[in-house]
Amino acid sequence: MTKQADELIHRESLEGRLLFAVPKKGRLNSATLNLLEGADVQFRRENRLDIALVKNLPIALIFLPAADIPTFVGEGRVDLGITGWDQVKEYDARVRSYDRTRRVSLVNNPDEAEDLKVGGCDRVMDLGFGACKLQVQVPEKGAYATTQDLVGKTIGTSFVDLAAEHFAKLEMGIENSSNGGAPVIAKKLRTKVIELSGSVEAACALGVADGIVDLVESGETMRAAGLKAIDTVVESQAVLIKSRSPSNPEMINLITARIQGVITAQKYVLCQYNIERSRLADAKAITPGKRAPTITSLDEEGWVAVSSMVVKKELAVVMDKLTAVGAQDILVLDIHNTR
Ligand SMILES: Nc1ncnc2c1ncn2[C@@H]1O[C@H](COP(=O)(O)OP(=O)(O)OP(=O)(O)O)[C@@H](O)[C@H]1O
Ligand SMILES: O=P(O)(O)OC[C@H]1O[C@H](OP(=O)(O)OP(=O)(O)O)[C@H](O)[C@@H]1O
Repeated sequence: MTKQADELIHRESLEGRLLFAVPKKGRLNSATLNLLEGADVQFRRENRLDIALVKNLPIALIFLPAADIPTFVGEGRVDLGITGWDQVKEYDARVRSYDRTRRVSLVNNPDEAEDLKVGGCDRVMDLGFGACKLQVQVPEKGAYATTQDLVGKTIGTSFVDLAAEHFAKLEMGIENSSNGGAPVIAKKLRTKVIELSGSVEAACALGVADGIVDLVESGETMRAAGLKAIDTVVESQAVLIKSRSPSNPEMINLITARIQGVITAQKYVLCQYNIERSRLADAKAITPGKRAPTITSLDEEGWVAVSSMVVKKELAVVMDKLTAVGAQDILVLDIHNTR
């Protein structure tokens, strides 16, 4: 079959399906695929094909670079997407920058006012992985101590529009603008923002930039490059986003509920133990559960069995406290899914 024929068949088979964009590689790829598996989204991705039809739901997965996903969702070409919040904010900043340019040109061409507003995506939920911060970084032993010191200097980044807005606000004296993204008036930026597509941390040492705006998770990359963070532009994690005009809102609700179930299951474990009824009040205070613990009688006078969901991160402390109030036979079970 020719590649063209293959593509045509694919385009036709997308009819009636919800389009769901997921990161095709990089930091968010494997956690996203795990999430889809947990939500029972079944698909087989053919080698090198960026579209996969879901076998058990009317959905097609579109594999895209994380940075492009907000554009596809924001322009309504794709209904749902998973990407980093940093990428969504960069897209928003790009749209605002485009809007400002258009506003200036509209002074001369008022008839074009119709296409002033381009797109936008809504955050459906945080996904609890891919946490990192987009930070302003400078050489550890350099002359710059605050972001203000970098005004008028050169900044290297992959997030050009967020960086430009950040410095524009500083230049205009609107630090920490309360609406989180007030349109900055179109005026020439004194700070020079240059676009780098990767290995941004090398820019200062190589004399390309005075400071950088880049992602920090553990801080290892930053420290290895002799840099320190002096400001945070965005706090990020992976998010589920949707277009403002989705083709199938019911399917979006279904996928959202399934993903929420997987996330909750990952966050909690099921804790079971036996305790004397006389100590039950103390134990219930330690394991109140999501709504309430399940209490069942044991085939032994004066004893009960308790079953309760516990936040995974707090488990060790909870078990210490349960032991202290007399709980016995404590069992901890993984939860695969929950609604
Ligand atoms: N060190 C990190 N820790 C946690 N999350 C990160 C980290 N670096 C990036 N991310 C998140 O993953 C998203 C995608 O970044 P990643 O570098 O994997 O992109 P990519 O699509 O592989 O592009 P490229 O490799 O071309 O830079 C980022 O926008 C951010 O939300
Ligand atoms: O704080 P850390 O845990 O060290 O993580 C931060 C690094 O991770 C990302 O880069 P990535 O490794 O994805 O490669 P890139 O530079 O090619 O984007 C980011 O751009 C930083 O360089």
